[in-house]
Amino acid sequence: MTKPFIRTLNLKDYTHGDSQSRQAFSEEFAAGLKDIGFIILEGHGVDHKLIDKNYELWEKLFSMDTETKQKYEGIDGGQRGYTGFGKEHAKNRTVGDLKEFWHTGQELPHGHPLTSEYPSNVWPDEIPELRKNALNFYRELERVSRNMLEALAMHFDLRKDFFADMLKDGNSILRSIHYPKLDESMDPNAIRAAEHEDINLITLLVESTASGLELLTRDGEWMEVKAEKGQIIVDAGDMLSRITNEVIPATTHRVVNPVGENTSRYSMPFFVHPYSSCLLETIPATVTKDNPEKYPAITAGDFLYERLVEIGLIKA
Ligand SMILES: O=C(O)CCC(=O)C(=O)O
Ligand SMILES: [Fe+2]
Repeated sequence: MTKPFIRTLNLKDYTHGDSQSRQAFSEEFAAGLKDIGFIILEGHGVDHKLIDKNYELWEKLFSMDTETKQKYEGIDGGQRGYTGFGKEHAKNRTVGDLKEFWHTGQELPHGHPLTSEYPSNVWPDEIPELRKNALNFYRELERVSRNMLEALAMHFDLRKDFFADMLKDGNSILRSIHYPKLDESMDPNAIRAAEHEDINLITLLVESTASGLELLTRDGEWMEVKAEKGQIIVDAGDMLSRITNEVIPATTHRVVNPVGENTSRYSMPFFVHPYSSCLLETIPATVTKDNPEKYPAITAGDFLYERLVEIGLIKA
């Protein structure tokens, strides 16, 4: 058997290519998600200055003292604003991850009919520049996600906007994470991010500031996922797995503690979620005699709620 590998794809092949190169991009993307669960994306057009600026500002935020950060904690079960160190744990684990993070969600224009559906974003008074930069980054990642999901629709012979329509005014989340340096006060059984699958459709991860991300291959082996500057890592979550009847499985991954130099780590996963009332229904073409329908339909909002309880962010 050939050793599994992580494909590197160029989004321009889809956005600027002829129909042959668009089809090839779509097939390679789907094959990457099926074979190993992750692909690396180049040519996405997200300005590196915007990524650097976001890292600079989020680092500044996490360097504020705990008391200041706690002013922004506990908002809608951690769906917005700050979540303190050790609060989130992977499904089926009790020990918390060695991380603190901040959630930025969808920001709809004033008076939009869905404004009451989503909790409002929380912005720190101490860093006024953050709002504009985080929201610009969020919009750019939404744009890239839409392109990726269009390409995936092509693979399943669905209309172009089948998945992309789910993102319109969707509930995507930008999670800015700080994994502090390890120290003696930390639980020796805890790791930066214990093994888990993402809840959402797909996740986009611009390159982090240090290594540590690993995926679990279909053969049950841990494999490092490395991205160079300017690359975006893309993986599939449980919602995509559910509507594709597990033809595209959600891939287990984790972030391990540093072994060499004890450095802190920052990362910014963008979790692509549909709007809350969107019905997650199995795509008929993914149901076959050998792969009978596995899940009943559920709304994205109900599914998310179940999973937030499981990972400790919402108390049922
Ligand atoms: O920090 C990372 O590189 C990945 C984090 C992650 O997998 C998550 O927050 O779901
Ligand atoms: Fe994850």
